[in-house]
Formats: sequence, C-alpha cells, structure tokens
Amino acid sequence: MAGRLIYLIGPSGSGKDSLLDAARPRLAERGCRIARRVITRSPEAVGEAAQGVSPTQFAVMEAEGAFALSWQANGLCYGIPKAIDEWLAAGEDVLVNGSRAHLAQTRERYPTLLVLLLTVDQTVLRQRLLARGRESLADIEERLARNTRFTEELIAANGAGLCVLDNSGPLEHTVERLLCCLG
Ligand SMILES: Nc1ncnc2c1ncn2[C@@H]1O[C@H](COP(=O)(O)OP(=O)(O)O)[C@@H](O)[C@H]1O
Ligand SMILES: O=P(O)(O)OC[C@H]1O[C@H](OP(=O)(O)OP(=O)(O)O)[C@H](O)[C@@H]1O
Repeated sequence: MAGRLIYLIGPSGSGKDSLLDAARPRLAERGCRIARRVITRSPEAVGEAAQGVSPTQFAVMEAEGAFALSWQANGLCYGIPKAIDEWLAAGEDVLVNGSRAHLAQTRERYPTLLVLLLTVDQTVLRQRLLARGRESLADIEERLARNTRFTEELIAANGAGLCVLDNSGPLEHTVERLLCCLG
C-alpha cells in the first residue's frame, strides 16, 4: 500500500522546523521520512536543515523536474524533491514542511494527504520571531499579518481533514500531539 503524505503547515515562526527536529527520532522509529527542502535562502541562514540554492539553480532544478512540489512565498522559492514519490510508492510515510497557500494544489496531487496545522498564540509568535532574529522587523510584521488571515480560512475550509497542533506550550507536548495525530 502507498505511504501517506503528511503535510505540516503553520505560520512562519510557529515552530515547524523545531517540531520536525524534535520529532525526528520518534518519526524515524515509526518509519516516517522527513523531506529535505530546497530553498533559495543563503546557505548560512540558520534554522533548518534545508538545501540552500541560488534562484538560478532553483529554476534549473525545477525545469529538470527535480521537484514533486514547489511554491514561492516570502520572496523565496521552495522545492520538495521528487524522491518523495518513490518513498510513498514504496509504502513509506513522508512528512513535508509545507505551505498553507499551496495546500489546494498539494491536495490535488496527493488527495489522501493528512494536514497538520501548527498554531501559536499571536503574542507568543511575535516574541519567537523576534528572538529567532532571522527576518527584519518589517518582514516579521508582514508574516504576522499574513498568518491571521490564513489560520481562520484554513480551519473553516478544512475542518474535518485537518489536525490542529497548538505549539504555544513546551515543544515536547507538541511532539506527543503530533504522534497522536499520526495514529
Ligand atoms: N514550543 C516552543 N517553545 C519555545 N520556543 C519555540 C517552540 N517552538 C519553536 N520555538 C522557537 O520559535 C522560533 C521559531 O521556530 P521555527 O521552528 O524556526 O519556526 P518555523 O519553522 O515554523 O518558521 C525558534 O527560535 C524556535 O526555537
Ligand atoms: O504559505 P505559507 O504557509 O505562508 O508558507 C510559505 C512558506 O513559509 C513558511 O516558511 P517559514 O516562514 O516558516 O520559514 P521557512 O522558510 O524556514 O520554512 C513555510 O514553511 C512555507 O515554505
């Protein structure tokens, strides 16, 4: 039987990268892969084990069909390597750090996907983004404004097919909740 695509989405700074890092050993134990993303972010950017490429390299990879999924957001391009399709076909579950804006297209391609929506109280979120220190103040405010819109719309449109993970508390609690959602 084909594996399941598990599509983790949530606001910038909600803790997607941190959650994936914290859950990595537990996910590996249950045979769930985590896709390594390709991002047009400078290689020295901290915070995620992603492959950093230039916009030109990204365009070449995309034209060569290197990605199963790709999208643009926050001035960056993101790609999910084609290898996930082989893993899924081999019956392995694959977790992807995804985009809320790209959910509809992802669902078209992977109709049985499980959506995990990570949420955080807005004040806690602002503090975490400031503490992470990766974006400018203006970028942080822009990401926060984009979030509020998205979260409300997503819950309204995807109620039953969506598992909400609140990451306002300790990360270990969120890891347990994630594993519960996977069943
Ligand atoms: N449960 C948590 N408690 C405290 N800090 C957290 C928690 N989850 C994430 N963080 C912190 O919040 C910031 C944003 O997390 P990150 O994983 O980079 O988010 P995302 O990948 O969703 O953009 C990081 O500095 C991270 O250490
Ligand atoms: O459509 P959206 O849901 O807003 O998502 C757009 C992108 O932004 C997020 O990245 P984030 O800002 O969390 O930082 P990242 O680039 O480290 O993933 C998310 O991981 C997506 O790749």
